[in-house]
Amino acid sequence: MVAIDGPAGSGKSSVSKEVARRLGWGFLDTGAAYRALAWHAAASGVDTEDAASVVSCLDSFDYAIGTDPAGYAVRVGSVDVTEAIREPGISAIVSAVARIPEVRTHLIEVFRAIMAAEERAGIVVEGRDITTVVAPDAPVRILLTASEEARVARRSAELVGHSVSTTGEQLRRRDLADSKVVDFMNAAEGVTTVDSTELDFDQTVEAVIAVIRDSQAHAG
Ligand SMILES: Nc1ncnc2c1ncn2[C@@H]1O[C@H](COP(=O)(O)OP(=O)(O)O)[C@@H](O)[C@H]1O
Ligand SMILES: Nc1ccn([C@@H]2O[C@H](COP(=O)(O)OP(=O)(O)O)[C@@H](O)[C@H]2O)c(=O)n1
Repeated sequence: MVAIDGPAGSGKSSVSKEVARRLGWGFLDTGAAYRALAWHAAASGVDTEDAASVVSCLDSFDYAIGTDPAGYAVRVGSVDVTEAIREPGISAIVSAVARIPEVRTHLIEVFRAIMAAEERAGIVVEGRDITTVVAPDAPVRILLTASEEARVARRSAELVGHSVSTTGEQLRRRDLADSKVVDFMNAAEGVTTVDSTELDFDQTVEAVIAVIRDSQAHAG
């Protein structure tokens, strides 16, 4: 298993997906679950700033996500929310949902169950606390970083029709809120940092695969 953490727009999801595809492994985007819960709470009409109300939505949170790196759907009940959870409206409320301890405990169990059920030879799991909390014993742990400027430019390129300054402002605000809950800006002991600021997408994928190969070589 490979655990990858890092700030918004560092390339965690796209790079992890490609690494998994090349290795023939599964891929798990943990941020999708926090986004889907934020979507579910909003769709249920609850105030996402009120922790108790969000926690009360956990019982009815029927979440499913695939682990095929070639394409996976995110579902809440029978609704396909794959696209909806990427909307800036969800990005704006997800940190408030993710900071609730009961939410984290619940979703960490969901992630561990998905990891245990993976049938491919391995799984690449990415998020904020995978290297430190969800899978601190993973044989390969990576912190994927990039300068704030590079991350804002990448996210802006995806969000056509939204201004760079608004996207940048939202990304900074979300990183600040998220970093109060888990530290994903500094590599924990034993975690290898890959800085993608000066690398293109392919070079970043190669750099991550090199870390994996290196650790496999050292494991004998
Ligand atoms: N090294 C890179 N150079 C240029 N663009 C990249 C690089 N890594 C990722 N990207 C692009 O940046 C965007 C954000 O990446 P994403 O995987 O969504 O980041 P995260 O999951 O960390 O938020 C995507 O459009 C992705 O294709
Ligand atoms: N392991 C994780 C993954 C995501 N999250 C939360 O979920 C949100 C969305 O994560 P994401 O990975 O989709 O965000 P991006 O970096 O892809 O924009 C983050 O802003 C965090 O609030 C978390 O708390 N812990």
